[in-house]
This record gives sequence, C-alpha cells and structure tokens, in this order.
Amino acid sequence: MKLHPVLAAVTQRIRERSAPTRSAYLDRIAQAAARERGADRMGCANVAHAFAGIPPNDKFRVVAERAPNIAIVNSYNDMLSAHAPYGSYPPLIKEEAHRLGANAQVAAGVPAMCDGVTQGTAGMELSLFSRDVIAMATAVGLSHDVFDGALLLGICDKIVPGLLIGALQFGHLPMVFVPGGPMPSGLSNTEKSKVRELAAQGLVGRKELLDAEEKAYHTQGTCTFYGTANSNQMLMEAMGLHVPGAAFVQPQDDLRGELTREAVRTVLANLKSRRYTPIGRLVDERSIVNAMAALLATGGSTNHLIHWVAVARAAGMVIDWDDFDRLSSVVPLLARVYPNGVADVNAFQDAGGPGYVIRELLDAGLMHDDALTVREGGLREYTRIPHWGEGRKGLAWADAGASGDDSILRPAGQPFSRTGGLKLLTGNLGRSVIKVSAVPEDRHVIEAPARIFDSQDDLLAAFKAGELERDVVCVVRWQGPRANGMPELHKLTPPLAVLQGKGFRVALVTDGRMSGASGKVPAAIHVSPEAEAGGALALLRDGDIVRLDAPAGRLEALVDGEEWSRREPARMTDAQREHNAHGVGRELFGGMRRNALEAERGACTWL
Ligand SMILES: O=C(O)[C@H](O)[C@@H](O)[C@H](O)[C@H](O)COP(=O)(O)O
Ligand code: SF4
Repeated sequence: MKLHPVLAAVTQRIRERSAPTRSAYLDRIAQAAARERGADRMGCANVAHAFAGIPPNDKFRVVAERAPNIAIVNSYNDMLSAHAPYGSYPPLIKEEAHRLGANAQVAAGVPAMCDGVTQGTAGMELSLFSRDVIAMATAVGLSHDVFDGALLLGICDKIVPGLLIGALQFGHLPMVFVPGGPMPSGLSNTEKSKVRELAAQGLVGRKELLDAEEKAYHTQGTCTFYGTANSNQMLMEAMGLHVPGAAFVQPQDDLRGELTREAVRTVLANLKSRRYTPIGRLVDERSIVNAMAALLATGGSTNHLIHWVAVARAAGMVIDWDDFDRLSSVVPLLARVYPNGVADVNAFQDAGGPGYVIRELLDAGLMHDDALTVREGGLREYTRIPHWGEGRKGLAWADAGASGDDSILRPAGQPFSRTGGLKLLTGNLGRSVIKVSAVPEDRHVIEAPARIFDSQDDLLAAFKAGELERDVVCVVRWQGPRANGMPELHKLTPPLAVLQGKGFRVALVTDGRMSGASGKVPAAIHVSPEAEAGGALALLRDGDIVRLDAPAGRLEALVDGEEWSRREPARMTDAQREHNAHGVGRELFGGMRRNALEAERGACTWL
C-alpha cells in the first residue's frame, strides 16, 4: 500500500529539519564502527580487567577466539512489579549466548523508578530526569567498549526512553530490547478508579481503598493499564526493536523465557547478517514516524510527546508537536485500552495486540513498510503473534488475523475515531497537548473561570474544602522541568473526575505532566514555555475565563489584550524554591533542572 501523503510529508519535514544533526550523528557511528573490535584495540591491562570476572573458558572464547561479546544492560529491581522478573534474565541470556558460541556480560544495572510508588509524592519530582540518569548509566556501562552488541532490559515509563537514549550513543552496535510482559489481570482499572473516586469523596475508608489497589496491582509484571510503560512496549514493536510480538506475553507464561532466548539469537544473527543493522541506523526518520503513528493509533501516553522528542534527538533527529499533530489528523484510533476504554493490555493482546495494529497501519499506508528492524523480515514480522513451535521446540508466529474483539481493536477502515488520540493546543497561554481519546465527547470544549494553584496539594485541599463544586478550569503552575522536575499530577484525576461526574464542566491546565493512565478529565498539559521560564501561566489570575477547545486546537485566557500585556507575572515563592530543592535527593538534580530544555524539546538535560 502506498505511504499516506501526510506520513510522507511529515517524514520529509523531519528529514530536512534534521539533516545537519542526523548526518553528523551517522558520521560518528560510522567512525565508531570502523574502529577495531574492543578487545583487539585495547591495552592488555584493559582487556585483563574487562574479563577477569568471567569464567576462564568464557574469557578464552572472547579474547582468544574473538567470540561476540554481548552487553546486558539491566534495569532489574524489586520495586517495579514490571522489572522484578529481570533478576533471572542474565543467567538465561548467558546460557543461550554460550550455546551459540558467544559471551554475554552484564555491562550495567540502571535505576528504575516506579511512578506508581512515587505518584503524588516528592519522589515524583525525580521521575522525568531519571530518564536521563538511566541514559547516562547505560552509557557508563557500554563505555567499557568491549561489546559487539547489546540487550536492553527495560519496560516502564522513563526506563525504555532512557535506555534508548543511552544506547543510541553507541549506535554502531546492534541492540535488541527485551520486555518482561504484563501481570495477569486483577481488579479491573475501571473498578479500581471507581473505588478511588469513592475514597476521594470520603465514602470509603483506607482499608477498602488499599484492598482495591492491592487487587489491581497483585503480582509481578507490568500494570495492565495502557500507560507509559505499555505504550513503550507498543512503540518498541512498532520500531522493530523487540523480538516480534514479545511485548505482552506475561512473565508467568513459559513462552517468555523462549522469547528472551530468541532476543539473544536475534542480536547475534544481526551481527552475522549481510543486513547488519546497528541501532543508530535502525532508529531513523521512518522508525520514529512509525512509533508516532503507533502511539496515535492506540491513544498512547502523553509522556511520549516528551520522551520521543528526546529519543529522536539522541539519534540526531528533531521532531516537534506539530509533527505529532499533523500525523494525528490522519492516523485513526484503532484501539480502546484503559484509560481510553475499559479493556486492559491482556485483553488488547488477546484481541490481536501490537501485531494487529501494525498490520492495519501498514496496510493503510500509515507506517513505513521499509523501515529497518532487528529482524531480517522487516516490519511485516511484527504483524504476527508468537507461540510455541512444533513439539514446543523454539518459536513460531501466526498472523494477527481479524480483531478478536471489536470493542477493543478495530480495522483502519472502521476506526473508533478517524483521528488519533492526541492534539496540540496553541494560544496566549503557550503550546500544550491534550489526550482527547479518553475524554467524553461533550467535554472536548471547556470554558470556565480559572482557579490558580501553585501545587497539586493546594488543589486537593481546595477540593476537600468543597471549594471546587462548580464549572472551573484548575490551573496548576510551577510544575515544569525547571521549576520542580515536571512531575505527573495523576493524583488530581480522582477529584477532578468526581467533579466531572457531578456534572460540572472542569478542566486541568498545567505546565506539568499527567500519567499515561490519566484520561477522562480534559487536561491541557506540558504548557510551554513553563511558568518558571517566563510562560504565560504566570500571568493568569483567579477568575480569568479560560477556554480549552480541543477540536479547534486552542487554549486561551479570554482576557482583554491591553490588560493582558500590562500584567506583571507571578513568581514562585522562595519557600517553594527551597521546598523543590531539598528532600529525597532533589538536591542532586539542580543542575539538570537548570539545564533542562522545555517539554516540546524533550526536556533534554544533555544538549
Ligand atoms: O505514565 C504512566 O503510565 C504512569 O506514570 C504510571 O506508570 C504510574 O504508575 C501511574 O501512577 C499508575 O497509575 P495509578 O497511579 O493510577 O495506579
Ligand atoms: S507501570 Fe507504572 S506503576 Fe506499574 S510498575 Fe511500571 S512504573 Fe510502576
């Protein structure tokens, strides 16, 4: 199928805009590829140190026989239910590498923050920048420079973008991402949210709420809502960086181990293949646009409007929210997965999963069919679902076929919506984005008096005091990258949903973020420039009429122009600055905040 002209145009725009930085990037990775292999190029002491810790015959294999040496970059910890399974992966990877005459070494452990644990707490103010910490930690591990390829083990929010940003600094090497899969479904996300809204109104106590939460999040594996973590998985499939269809096979499924072994086979096969595809060449304008299309077609996380800008930039490409907005005007919404529906990712997988979405988008010309992947067969391999082969020997794949449930997955010809789930908003408050796919149609336009808050806690207090029982646009400012690390304000979802449920017309406007799991309340987020960097949110006052018009792509303060231009901006108080700078390690992130670019430029801290 011919590529849709808008996809072709957006890809071309990105190519032209990125030409200088992309060609410089490709030159650097070509030079890196031209250098001799690590062990041959390094001094004897370096080599001895690099392999002193591995068994003697592994050392002989790598140093004397020059067997391929694969780096494992692992984000294992027991804090994230999604990452806890990774504790057992390195021995399995090493065993498969040895079986194939190669070696594998854990090059680095990288940190991983659980945004569910830190949601609403001070720790969330480290979350966004933990992405760049993970990127740096990935680079620290790979900088030992004795590797021929790498396996990147990560799933959740900032971990996949961070691993990818770090890995792209070694773009001359082939690399494969290794997922762990979602936990089996527990209490549904819809039921969980209902209990939260009852708790927000004081109608159930802590015991009932904790009981519901523990039934929702009940074992190892990724949480089952379609938030940032599971959006990451969809994008890894759409970019061909996984073993095809590996994203949503559960950790408890014995196929998971075979998929991990297949990742070892895949990275080693790439090394020997005539189509040698290092990650820096694989991640090009086509694969970035494919990821954007997959995000839009599934109503994925708004966090990717920040992270994928940073990922693209790490490979020398410059994308922006206009690119997303133009793609959103032609990429249909093919999936309804919570918060954009009631199904969770297990039901999404059963209905056809990423393979179905990628097949539909490819057949409709809404993805680049010629994009490079870690597999010989290209992106068409990713339209299939893995299962055990004959006699449970190895893997086989079956075509995704028709949707298993058209309340969850629909064909491109009969989508849930003709446009994607994300919209760019412009106007006198700055540029921002909104995820409309999860917002009821009659809430896509909100015009109401503003109530200004300097923190999410202030908003929660006002809600508890009954001060918000009316049509209101709640503005929470000083939440941008430079102000306090741009936390997610997802704790605001239940109270705002309660107000919306009572029939009030409410919206949130913030220079902060929301969770990928946020959804049903209209929220104009990532307002750029942020209030702390001279953004117009600092000019807003209680009572100003604010209009959020998603269909028109507008966010405006309806204040007389003269009056608006005369206003003095509010400033963050010294007490706020002091509070933002201390506690839970925030002291260590001051440099990243001062250096952070705005949200639309990926909130990158390294440029
Ligand atoms: O972007 C995301 O997807 C969120 O950061 C998610 O990873 C986070 O954990 C949410 O807070 C979970 O949702 P609840 O807080 O509703 O459990
Ligand atoms: S999806 Fe979110 S809450 Fe669940 S494990 Fe990952 S980071 Fe934590």
